[in-house]
Amino acid sequence: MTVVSKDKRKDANGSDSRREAEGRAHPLASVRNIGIIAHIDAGKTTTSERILYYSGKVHKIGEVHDGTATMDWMIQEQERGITITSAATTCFWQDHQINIIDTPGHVDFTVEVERSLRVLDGAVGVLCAVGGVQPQSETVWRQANKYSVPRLAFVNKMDRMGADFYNVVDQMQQKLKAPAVAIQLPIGAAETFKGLIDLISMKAMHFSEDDMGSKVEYVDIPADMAADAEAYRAELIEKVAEVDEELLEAYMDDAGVSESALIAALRRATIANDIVPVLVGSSLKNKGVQPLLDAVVSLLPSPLDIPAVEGVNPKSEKELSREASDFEPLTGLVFKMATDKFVGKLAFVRVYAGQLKKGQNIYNPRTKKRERIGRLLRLHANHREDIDVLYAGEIGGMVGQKLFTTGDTVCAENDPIVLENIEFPEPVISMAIEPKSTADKDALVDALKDLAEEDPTFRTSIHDETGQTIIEGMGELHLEIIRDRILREYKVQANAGKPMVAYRESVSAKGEGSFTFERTIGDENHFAALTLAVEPNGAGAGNIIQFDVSGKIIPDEYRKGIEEGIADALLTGVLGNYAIIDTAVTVIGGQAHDMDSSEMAFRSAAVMALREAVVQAGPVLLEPIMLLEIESPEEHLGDVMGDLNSRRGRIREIKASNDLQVVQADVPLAEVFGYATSLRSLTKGRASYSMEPQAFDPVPSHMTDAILNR
Ligand SMILES: Nc1nc2c(ncn2[C@@H]2O[C@H](COP(=O)(O)OP(=O)(O)OP(=O)(O)O)[C@@H](O)[C@H]2O)c(=O)[nH]1
Repeated sequence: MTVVSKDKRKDANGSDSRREAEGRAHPLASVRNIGIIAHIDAGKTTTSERILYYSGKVHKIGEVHDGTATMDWMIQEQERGITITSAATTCFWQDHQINIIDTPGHVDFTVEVERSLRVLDGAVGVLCAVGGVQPQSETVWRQANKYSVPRLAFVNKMDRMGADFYNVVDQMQQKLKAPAVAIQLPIGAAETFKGLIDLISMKAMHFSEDDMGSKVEYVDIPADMAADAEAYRAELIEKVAEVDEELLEAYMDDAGVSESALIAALRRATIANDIVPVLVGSSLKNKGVQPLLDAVVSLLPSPLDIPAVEGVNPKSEKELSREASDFEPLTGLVFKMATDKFVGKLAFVRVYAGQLKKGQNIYNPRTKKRERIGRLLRLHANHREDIDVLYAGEIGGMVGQKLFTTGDTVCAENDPIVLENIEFPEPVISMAIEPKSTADKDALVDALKDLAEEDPTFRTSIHDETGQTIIEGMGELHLEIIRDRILREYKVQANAGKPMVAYRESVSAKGEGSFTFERTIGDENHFAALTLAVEPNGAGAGNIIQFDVSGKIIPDEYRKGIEEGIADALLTGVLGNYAIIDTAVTVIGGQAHDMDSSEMAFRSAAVMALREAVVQAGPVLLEPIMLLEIESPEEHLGDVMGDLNSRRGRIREIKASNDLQVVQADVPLAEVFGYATSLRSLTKGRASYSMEPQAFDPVPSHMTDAILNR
């Protein structure tokens, strides 16, 4: 299906001379940047593998269960059969360029989902036809809602016993509150699952059994499903007509709704997030993947369909927003850093506007520095292709960029813009780690530094008092994978301690602190006086540093030093050396001398003044709170609730789902170590649970001393 444009400036391929450079292989309208998101084990990787196979990217299908999936290229992913990093890959379908990001389903790696969603234009949510909407599906769905990412849903695993397509569509409407509408129906289920009915063309599809389902055969709808197909098609048209006036008109018209009018309206409704079209199949049995690719092309947005990206704190008209066009000033966002075995440091970038060229000087508005691009790559899961240009709307990798990190905007120095940074959650779990021998010491420091650069939810620090190296992450699996990578990729032998809670500190009131730094080093005097105010910045809002003082009192040249000093001092709190979060710091006064002030002096004064201000502002210890969702048979509900109570849990809600009771509770992380074992014994193994970090809350005062004295 192609939508014919009335715009004279567009040629037959849909390219637009105002927006598109001659060198691009695919017009912007034919580019799709999509993510595959889902609950762990729903079949995202298996589906991506099929996509690569059918689109001719790989010649043999790799399977997750025998560790040969192309997208899961990290050794830890292949051994465990899970996705950890989000792999980026490009493939081609019906003359469209589809850039796909396969994201992990495990909550410990939620950061990967978050940053992918930020740079994607559309997503395919994969759901299991048996399990339906599971807790993690809700999490990723909410994340996609946050970025208003238009979605298709693919109900996978129709070949499994107990598969129920209609139940999953129902759950999507009930649990996810998604405007889910079936655009296909399955023919058969479990062992009788044969193919599907396309409710738009009103044709049935069968997939060949002998060549990995490569051949799709269009046949008439089976007679016993004809009435159902008519009824579901009518429902589809009605639901789209409710949100799309053009279709409503066609619907009221006697001539009826044509296939192309329905597709065009469905596309508009999907892009507006008014409808989530639901498709069906079994990736493992090679059924339904090609129609899914067709739907990606016909229903999900191209970069032209998404709003122009907006600049933060624009200083001029030009910094307000940038449209998807090769001729707008360069505008891109680094959304991921990785260390690649073959090419070294790799910065993944989404270009929103302009052209990113090899050899070009790019500008980082955060560091206010320029850097040349040595190499540009297009990424194909585990191999990389050198290219000269990344055009507007494309995703690729820059090699060896030292000055860029996750969340940084890429632009031209004479045309700056700052895009909104990506927010990442605070790590919740910590662990001490030490090299096995002194020979490994430096290598360990380097490895940790590299890994922290790649992953904004992994931190490393040296404990002020004990001198121990501490690593922090989002969960036990996260830190386990990090340790494994240190050993295998960096060949460093290290011992790790037990996982512990990563506490944080914050302030509970307003406070001020002043410090005067005066010292003679060599034959130079260094002078700086500074007064800072701190106050709570709201839970989850992070830290901010601001200046409420004139340039006469504190000249601009010292501000960078002050900011660095404050940021540094925020890393170690005043109670137990835990990082300070959710605090607003304002520079309210100070003094500089014409002759002997320096950036170094202001940096040091800032560190000391901040500590003083925090001490005055009622410092509090914070602990991570997890959202636990437990599915338990009714008869064990009492025991589960009693146990949650003894763990300082706060029940949010209890609801019935199928034959089970689903309990949602906020529980401090400190109380849920080893929860899997206790839940198993409480419920004879019949309950399951999932948890994810939720917030940081103050530790009850009677427990604070015990934690700090530990
Ligand atoms: N029966 C059946 N099994 C499937 C299907 N698709 C995937 N699987 C199996 O389900 C398991 C999980 O599949 P993956 O593709 O790894 O799922 P995922 O969603 O990528 O999982 P993570 O990467 O861990 O988040 C594997 O053992 C697959 O072989 C399907 O259509 N039918």
